[in-house]
This record gives sequence, C-alpha cells and structure tokens, in this order.
Amino acid sequence: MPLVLSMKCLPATQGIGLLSSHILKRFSSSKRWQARQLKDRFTREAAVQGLKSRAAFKLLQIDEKYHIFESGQTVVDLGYAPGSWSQVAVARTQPHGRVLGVDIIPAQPPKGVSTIQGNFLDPNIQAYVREFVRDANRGRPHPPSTILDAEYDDTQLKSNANASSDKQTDPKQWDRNYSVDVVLSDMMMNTSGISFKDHAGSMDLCHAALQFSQEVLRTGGHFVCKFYQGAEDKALEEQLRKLFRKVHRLKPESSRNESKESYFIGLGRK
Ligand SMILES: C[S@@+](CC[C@H](N)C(=O)[O-])C[C@H]1O[C@@H](n2cnc3c(N)ncnc32)[C@H](O)[C@@H]1O
Repeated sequence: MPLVLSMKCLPATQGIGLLSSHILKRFSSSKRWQARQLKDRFTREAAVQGLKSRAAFKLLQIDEKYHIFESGQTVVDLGYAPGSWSQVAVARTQPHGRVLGVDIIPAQPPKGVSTIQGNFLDPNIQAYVREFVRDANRGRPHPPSTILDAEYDDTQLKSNANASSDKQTDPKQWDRNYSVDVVLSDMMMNTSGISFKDHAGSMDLCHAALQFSQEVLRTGGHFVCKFYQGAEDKALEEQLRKLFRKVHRLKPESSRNESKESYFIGLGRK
C-alpha cells in the first residue's frame, strides 16, 4: 500500500469516546493501554496509512512546520524502531534519498531503510554509523536493473570499521567531509516514572545524538531530537544554539499530553 503520509484527515474529535470512563476504571493498566490505543485517532490513522506507529505524525507535523526533508537527502534515524519515522523519511526523500536507522532492539526495517542494531551510546556503534555514511552511495536506491535490498550488510561494514578503528574512535581525527543532511533522534529508553532519572537518561541520549551531528552533519543540515523535559534541557538548548542557525521547541499534537517528551528542532547547521 503506498504511503499517503497525511495529517489532514485527522479531525480532532474523531474516535474519542468509544469506551466510557467508568468502564475504563475497572481495567488493568495493560487493558487501559490497549483501550487507549484503540480510541486514539493517531493510532487508527497510522494503521489506515500503513505506518508502523502513531509516532509518524509527530515527524509529519515537524516537517510540515519546518520543512526539513528534500528529495535525495541522507537521513540518519537514531532509535528508529519500529520504523514509522524512517517510513516518513524514505517517502519524503525519494527517489534518490537514503535512510539509515539505528536501534538497540532488533526490528524488521521498513522498505528502503538500511539498519544497524546496537546501543548508540557505544562508541563502536557510532563508528559503524560514521563508516556507513562516509560512503555517499551506500544504502542509496539503485536503478531498476540493479535493485539491491537496502538492508545493511553487517559483514562488510564490520570489516571496514575494524580496518580503521583507531581513526573512527577519535572523532577529532575524523574529517568533517560528510554528507548527512538530517539527523533524527527519537531515542528513549524505557521510562522508570522517576522524573529526574528519566530526564538524565534522555539527556545522555540527546548529547550523544548532538555530538554525532556535530561530526557528520553538512553545513545547512537539520537535527530533530526528542527530549524528556527537566532541569538540564535549557543547557542542551544553549548547545544547540551554538551549532544551528535556528532552534525551536515543539510538543507535537500527537505527543500525549501526559508525557513529558518534547522535541528540539535545530535548523541549518552553521
Ligand atoms: C519511541 S521509540 C522510537 C519510535 C520511532 N521513531 C518510530 O517512529 O517508530 C524509541 C526507540 O529508541 C530506542 N533506543 C533507546 N535507547 C537507545 C540506544 N541507547 N541506542 C539505540 N536505540 C535506542 C528504543 O529501542 C526505541 O526503539
């Protein structure tokens, strides 16, 4: 099914009220979660549009507002699983774009997405990712006569990474001749419910994504990063302002009100 990738067919009141609140109270928390998913208009619309999750609508709203995608771009999607942001990125950068997803958990990548499985906080994984994007053609769609699966060739990449591992683990020695146009990070570990702990974990992921962007983003490139709000997000914003011409905060409409997540959008790497 072709991806429509539209937010326009989502009337605000659609689907609310499928289950009355007195019934919901009797449910266990997992039942409540299931019920919430069922009545959530973004979840249902994601299924209709063939998207892997409702998270797609956050990125669609960000792109509608800030126009981060263009055809032919290289996009790195950190924390890509299950893959709806990557689906949006593939659709918005086709026909010649390339999308590389990285996630700590194994997942079936969406069509047209190359993937690396690993913990992005691990310097070796970051080295693999840098190695991948350094070759401007790697993971890019081929002409119809030579179609190859965009799936990541682990063997080849590992051997390349090992061949020059000293250079890769020291980002300062790594020349900035990269062509990444957009770095997305929707990374979030499982939340504990303890605000300061979840905030601190989120900040670690954001700093890793920002440091990586500093190493690989081309001048003019863009950055989108989920963060869990808390005491340190102002300092992160200051760091973003040093690297990008414009920095915005956005809590997308499809982000649940009760969630402390929000997004930084860094536009135009200096
Ligand atoms: C909210 S989900 C991302 C949803 C995704 N944007 C989508 O549209 O389908 C957050 C993801 O971050 C991943 N993640 C969390 N910590 C990570 C880490 N240290 N390295 C790589 N991925 C990580 C999780 O495994 C999870 O799949």
